[in-house]
Amino acid sequence: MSDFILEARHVSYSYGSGEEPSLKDLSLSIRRGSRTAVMGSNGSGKSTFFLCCNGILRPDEGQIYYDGQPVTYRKKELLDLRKKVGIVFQNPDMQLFSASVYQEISFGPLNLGLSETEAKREVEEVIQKLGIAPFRHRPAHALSGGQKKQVALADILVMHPELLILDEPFAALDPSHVRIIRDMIQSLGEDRSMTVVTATHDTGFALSWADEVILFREGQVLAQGTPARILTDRELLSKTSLEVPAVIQVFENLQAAGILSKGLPSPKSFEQLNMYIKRTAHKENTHGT
Ligand SMILES: Nc1ncnc2c1ncn2[C@@H]1O[C@H](COP(=O)(O)OP(=O)(O)OP(=O)(O)O)[C@@H](O)[C@H]1O
Repeated sequence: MSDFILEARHVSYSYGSGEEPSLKDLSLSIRRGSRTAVMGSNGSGKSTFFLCCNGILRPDEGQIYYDGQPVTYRKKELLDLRKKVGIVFQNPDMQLFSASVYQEISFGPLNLGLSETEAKREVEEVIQKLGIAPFRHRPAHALSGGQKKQVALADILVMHPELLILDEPFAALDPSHVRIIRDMIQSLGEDRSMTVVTATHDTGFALSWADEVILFREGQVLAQGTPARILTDRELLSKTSLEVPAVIQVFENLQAAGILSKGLPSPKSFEQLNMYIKRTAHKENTHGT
């Protein structure tokens, strides 16, 4: 088993002859069991890359490797690859077709040849896990955007993918649904049995969630590294549409004002920053008395 679940080497892809390539000599690797945030401006090639990951698109040049083996695009192997690589699309309407939420989620397991009883058990488990029981009998087209996202995620999770790709899961959601989907993603693959890749513009989320950040720009990888390195690099971020996470900005202001020590590592979240502030205040109170 390879350490890298997926690698792209020198991948280029154009949607049509004579069109500007959407991916240009793109190379990257995704470690098995990791959480990776793929970030970059609109149109930088994130979705195109994802479609290459499960063989929906075939690179014009270069090669995708899954578990160390080159993807061959033979029918049987492609079907196998699509069982292992699940993509939750940015627009859930691209994914949901069935008469009811329950039927929608059971379609995949039944199609794989599971019995009605086995499929029911799998579907019930995912329905409970994602808290979507209240709308299980409703038609997918009658759900809100946030509910559709939850069902689209259930649709893929029920297939137990090894590599789960979430394409902008927070797009067009209100804050309460952002929280629901965010909590779901936080809990996914906690035991690291599933590799999760998320395209997002939310640098605060990427900082707290990801092990690795990959920055895309104009169909290429601009940088790949830890969130603490990539998301604090203003010069790098200025080449994309991204901003330094709010928690880092507040942290740096507190350091500049002499309130927090310069030696502290960058916090991953506001909870961690609050802890720094409380500890510093406690030390000062102790020394002051
Ligand atoms: N079906 C398509 N036909 C033609 N061109 C396309 C198609 N899909 C995407 N493109 C083009 O490919 C380039 C990369 O688009 P892509 O959707 O991969 O970027 P993205 O980083 O996912 O963007 P976003 O953040 O807006 O989702 C863009 O120039 C886009 O216009």
